[in-house]
Amino acid sequence: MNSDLQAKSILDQAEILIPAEQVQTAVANIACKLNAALTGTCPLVLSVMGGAVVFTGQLLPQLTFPLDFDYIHVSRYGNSQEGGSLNWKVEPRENVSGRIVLVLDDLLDEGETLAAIRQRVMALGASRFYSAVFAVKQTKKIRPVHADFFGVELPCRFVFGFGMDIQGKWRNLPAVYALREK
Ligand SMILES: O=P(O)(O)OC[C@H]1O[C@H](OP(=O)(O)OP(=O)(O)O)[C@H](O)[C@@H]1O
Ligand code: HPA
Repeated sequence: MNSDLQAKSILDQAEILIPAEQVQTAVANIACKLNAALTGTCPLVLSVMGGAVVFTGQLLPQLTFPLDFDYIHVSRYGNSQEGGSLNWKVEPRENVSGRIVLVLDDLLDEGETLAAIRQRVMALGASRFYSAVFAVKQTKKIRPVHADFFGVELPCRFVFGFGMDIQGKWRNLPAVYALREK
């Protein structure tokens, strides 16, 4: 099967978890909380490529305070459904030094990615670290880090859509899906 048909078949067999309207409400809620918490701080906003691209694009126009923007790029899942070691493609730079930093990501799963980002950003001299993630997966495990702001909670299943990929595909979906449980 070619990859286009394969991706369509994955979507056909998936279950919708968060419809698009609910996604929009969740993003608006995060924006509201960030506007209350960060107005007057002129933060440096770092978007974590590639998953945060959709969340970032929809959140930023709803923030009402001045900010600087940059991105970092790190991945530990690739096309797999299991996390591995972190692959840094674009690391945080010296421009974080002395800054209040707000990191945006699509998903907090096991928390390894956000914990590593936090460690690097603080090691480069950021004065304060905030994180906002679109979704947090429910887990009984203790994570190495928490999200200061989040939009929705998701079951502990492999999810995709709204920036999150399945085998590299479907980041472009406006809603969040999961594979059906057998
Ligand atoms: O909490 P964790 O278990 O560390 O997982 C969360 C990370 O996994 C995803 O990135 P991924 O590694 O899939 O790369 P991608 O953004 O390119 O999809 C997601 O965007 C988070 O950055
Ligand atoms: O459930 C997930 N879906 C997509 N990407 C991910 N990265 C960590 N967990 C996930």
